[in-house]
Amino acid sequence: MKVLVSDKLGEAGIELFKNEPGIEVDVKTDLTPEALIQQIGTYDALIIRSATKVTAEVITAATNLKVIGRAGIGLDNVNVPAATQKGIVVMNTPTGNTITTAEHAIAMMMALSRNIPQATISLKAGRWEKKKLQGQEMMNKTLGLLGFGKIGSIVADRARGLRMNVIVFDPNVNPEKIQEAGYESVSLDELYARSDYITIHVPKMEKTIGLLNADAFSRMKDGIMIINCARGGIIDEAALYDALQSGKVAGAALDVFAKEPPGEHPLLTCENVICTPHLGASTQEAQTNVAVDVARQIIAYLKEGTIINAVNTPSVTGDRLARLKPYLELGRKLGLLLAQIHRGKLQEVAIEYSGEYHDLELGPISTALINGLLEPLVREGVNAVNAPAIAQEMGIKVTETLRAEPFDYLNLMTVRVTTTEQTDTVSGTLFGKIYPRIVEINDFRVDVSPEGHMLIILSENKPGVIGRIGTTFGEGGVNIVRFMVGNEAIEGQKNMVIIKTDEPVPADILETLKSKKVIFEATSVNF
Ligand SMILES: NC(=O)c1ccc[n+]([C@@H]2O[C@H](COP(=O)([O-])OP(=O)(O)OC[C@H]3O[C@@H](n4cnc5c(N)ncnc54)[C@H](O)[C@@H]3O)[C@@H](O)[C@H]2O)c1
Ligand SMILES: O=C(O)CC[C@@H](O)C(=O)O
Repeated sequence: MKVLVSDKLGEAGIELFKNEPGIEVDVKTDLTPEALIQQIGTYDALIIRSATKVTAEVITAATNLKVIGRAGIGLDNVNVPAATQKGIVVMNTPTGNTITTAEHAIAMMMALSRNIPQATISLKAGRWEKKKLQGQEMMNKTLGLLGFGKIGSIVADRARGLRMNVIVFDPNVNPEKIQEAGYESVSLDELYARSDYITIHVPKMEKTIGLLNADAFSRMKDGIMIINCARGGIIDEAALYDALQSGKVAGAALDVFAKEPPGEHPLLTCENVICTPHLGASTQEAQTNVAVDVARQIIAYLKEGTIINAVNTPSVTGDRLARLKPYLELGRKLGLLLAQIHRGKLQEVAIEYSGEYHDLELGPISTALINGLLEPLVREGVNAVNAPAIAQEMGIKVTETLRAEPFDYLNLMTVRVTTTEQTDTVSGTLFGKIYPRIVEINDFRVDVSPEGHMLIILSENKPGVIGRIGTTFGEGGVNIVRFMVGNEAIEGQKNMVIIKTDEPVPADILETLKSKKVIFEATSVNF
C-alpha cells in the first residue's frame, strides 16, 4: 500500500506510517497541481492539510486511491462529491486541533483589543505611541459567536473566563444546549445588533460563503471587531474593507483568506487589520495530534477496512464494527443474490428488518446491501462509499422499515426489489449471530449458505423432474455439492431447486436445463 503525504505533516504521523509493515510512505510537499495529477495514480492513500487542492481532476487521475485523510478539520480543499462518486473514503481528524484553534481566536481577539501587532511594529520602528495605540477592555463586552461546534464552544468557555458576555447563533444546535452551557442563544439579527466582537466558527459551505457581507455589517454596532479563524470566504472581503474604511468595523483579526496566500490584498493595507497566515491549528501539540490521528485512521482503513471520522460514509469502528460485520456481510450477500436474479430496470428496494435489528445501526447494513446489489450491475469501483449516491443517480428508491415483531427468526432481513418487469423478494438471517443464511426466495422457503456457486431452478412440481436435473449435471461432468428443494409457502405447481457446485455452472448445462419443458427458469448465481 502506498501513501502520499502532500502537505507538511507532524513527524509522529510519518513515523507511524514508516513503522507499519506493508505500507510505503512518500512525503512530497512541493508538488504542483500538475505533478500531483501525474503521480497520484500510484497511491492508495493521500494525506493532506489545507494546502493541497484535491480537485475533480486529481480524483479522476487517482485510479488506485482508496482514502483521503485530512490532518485537520476543514475539507473545503477537497472535492468530496467527486471522491464519493469514485468510492474514495474522505476522512478528517475533527478533534486534534480544536483547542489550539480556539486559543488562536482568543489570542487574536486580545491582540486586536490591545493593538499588540501594531504596537510591536511601531516600537521596533523606534516610536513610542502610547496614545495612538490605546486599546479596549474585554471584560463585560459582548462576544457574538457564530457557530457553537467544537471550536466555538471552547472559545465560549475561554471568553467566560475573561468575564465576557457570550451570545451564540447556531441554527443547528438546540438553544437549550447553549443555555445549559451557560450562554445566551440568540437570532442572527440579535447577534449582529448586540455584539461588540463577533468571532466566526462555522464551516465554509454554500450557506456560509459571504455570510458576513455589506448587509450584515450594516446591522452591526458601530465599532464592532471581527475575528475569523474559520475559513476565508465566509467574510465578503470587499465589504469588510469598506466597513473598515468607514469605521463601522473598528478592527478585524484574520487568520484565513478567500485566496491563500492572499498576495497583495487591500485588507493587508489596513492599519486596523491584524492577521496570521492560517496559523489557527499551528501548534506543535495540535500538529502532533492530527498527524497521529490521521495516520492511525488511514492505517486502520487500509489494513482492516475500519472507517473512522469519514465524512462521506458512515463511520463504524471497534466493537460496533465487530458486532455489525456479520449483518453487513448478510446484507451484501442478499444484494448480490438480487442483482443476479432480478430482470428489468431497478426501481425500488424495500428493506425490512425485524428482531435483533432493533439494537443495530441500520444505515451501514442497508448501504452494504445496496453495494452488493449494484456491484455486479453498474461498473467497477462500486463500494460502500458511493453505492447510495449511485442508487440515487439511477433513480432507485430505497426504503428501510423496522418491524416491531420478530417472526420465526431472531433476526430477519427481507428485501423486495421492484423493477420495470417484476418483483423479487429474498430474506436472510444470521444463525448463531454469525452465519448468513438465505431463508426465503420469492415465496419458497430455503436454507442456503450464500457462498460459492449455485444454480436456482424453477421447475414443475412433478415426479421425475429432480432426476432429470441431476442427470444433466452428471452428463456435463459437474459435481453437485448440495441439492435442495425449496418449499413453496403456498402449495403450488412449481418447485425451487437449488444446486450448489464446486465451480460456476457451465453455460451448456444451463442451456440444456433451460431447454427442458419442465424447467421454467434456471439462474446461475455466484457469491
Ligand atoms: N484556522 C484554522 O487553522 C482552523 C483550524 C480548525 C478548524 N478551522 C475551521 O473552523 C471550522 C469550525 O470547526 P469546528 O471543529 O468547530 O466545527 P464543528 O462542525 O464542530 O462546528 C461548526 C458549527 O457551525 C455551525 N453552523 C453551521 N452553519 C452555521 C451558520 N450559518 N450559522 C451559525 N452556525 C452555523 C454548525 O451547526 C456547527 O455547530 C471548521 O469548519 C474549519 O473550517 C480552522
Ligand atoms: O492544517 C492546517 O494548518 C490548518 C487546519 C485547519 O484549517 C483545519 O481545518 O483543521
